[in-house]
Amino acid sequence: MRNISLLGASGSIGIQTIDVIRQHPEHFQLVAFSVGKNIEIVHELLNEFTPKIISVQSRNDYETLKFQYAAKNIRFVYGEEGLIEVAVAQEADVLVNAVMGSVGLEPTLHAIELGRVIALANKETLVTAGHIVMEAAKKYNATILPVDSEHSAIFQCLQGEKEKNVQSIILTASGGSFRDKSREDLKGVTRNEALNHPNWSMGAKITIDSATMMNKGLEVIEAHWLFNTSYENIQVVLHRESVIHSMIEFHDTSVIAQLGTPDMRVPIQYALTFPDRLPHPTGKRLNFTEIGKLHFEKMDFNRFLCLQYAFDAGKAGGTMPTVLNASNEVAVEAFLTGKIDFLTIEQLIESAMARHSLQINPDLYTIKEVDKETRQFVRSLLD
Ligand SMILES: NC(=O)C1=CN([C@@H]2O[C@H](COP(=O)(O)OP(=O)(O)OC[C@H]3O[C@@H](n4cnc5c(N)ncnc54)[C@H](OP(=O)(O)O)[C@@H]3O)[C@@H](O)[C@H]2O)C=CC1
Ligand SMILES: CC(=O)[C@@H](O)[C@H](O)COP(=O)(O)O
Ligand SMILES: [Mn+2]
Repeated sequence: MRNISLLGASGSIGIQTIDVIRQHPEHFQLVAFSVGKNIEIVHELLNEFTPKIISVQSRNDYETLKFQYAAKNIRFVYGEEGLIEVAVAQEADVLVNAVMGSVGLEPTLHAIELGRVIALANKETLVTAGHIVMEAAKKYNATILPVDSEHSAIFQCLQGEKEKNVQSIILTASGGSFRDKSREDLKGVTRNEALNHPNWSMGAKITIDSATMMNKGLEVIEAHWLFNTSYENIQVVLHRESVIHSMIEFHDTSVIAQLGTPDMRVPIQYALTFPDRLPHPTGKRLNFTEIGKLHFEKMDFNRFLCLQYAFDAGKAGGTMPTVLNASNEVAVEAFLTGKIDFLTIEQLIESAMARHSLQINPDLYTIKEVDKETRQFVRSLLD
């Protein structure tokens, strides 16, 4: 039995994690979870599970829940401290971090300090402070298992292989909602069009990231840290079917790929069962004769500027990925709330990166300051 604490239980990955737990009650137990503002899901989960700790975003919701469930043996907590409490829940063997954004960084670091196993979906954690996270994981002997589909694919391809034999990582990109539109076409696109991903059903922020190609950019930086690979050895190829989730090329020219239908419950479950596997009773099997053909296209960095910005930020290192991530989080939020149009997302990120004075090897305090200051700068451009 693996006891699971889950950050972001009300989100797309969170709900699918609950599905995995539900499919294997003899293997997994939910012992702690967090939501943000979606309190309805707390009531639903309490009809089914018996967690010891629950975190919500606001103090108001915390007070209400504490009163409503006074008869139950549950500790309610709230805010960023609450996320940390869930992350370090004493009863948990594994933390699934499926919160959205760099708010996931400190809970991850606290779980790392306890030498925990962390199934990491929250890619912003590695983008904003990859060097701190990976160093801490080594120091405290914590295990970080990828949940992001591409990184899970790479991780699966690497099983039984030696790092020294890897030539390059090949990340596949679906191209997102606007893959067939020119930059000219992008001028008039709407929020709803952007949220219509061709292959995956995901949370709003990552779906917009996918449409700008920033998602792949964040994944390049995520891969750099998880697999200790230089940016020169990370390639991105446009693969519209999302059947190959990513590949590894070895020095001997051999390529190993991981394939499957687009279903995040597969990488989530793999992170929870690793090094073992369990069946996925409701999963759809790949039917190669139905698929017929798979397509691959060269990535156009002039069309997808955010991918170029992410490579630039990753190669610059230091505080630049923090600026990339923070400016992107604010810009995407502004697009989702109708304050800016789609192409302004890129412009805001470019402006934030252009004005930033790079600091090398930043500590956590510096990362937090740069994150805050970048958000303030981008918000000032929105006024
Ligand atoms: N969805 C997917 O298929 C994939 C997602 N990922 C990554 O996983 C992470 C989660 O993505 P996804 O599930 O799509 O996102 P969602 O937007 O669907 O869910 C985000 C979760 O985080 C919570 N949350 C957001 N902000 C805060 C906050 N300030 N404090 C506390 N809780 C907060 C939300 O709470 P609430 O809604 O209650 O307010 C929700 O539970 C992201 O980093 C994403 O890039 C990676 C690969 C695939
Ligand atoms: C499911 C998953 O891991 C997402 O990150 C997905 O990869 C998005 O697809 P694209 O960014 O390739 O459009
Ligand atoms: Mn992904």
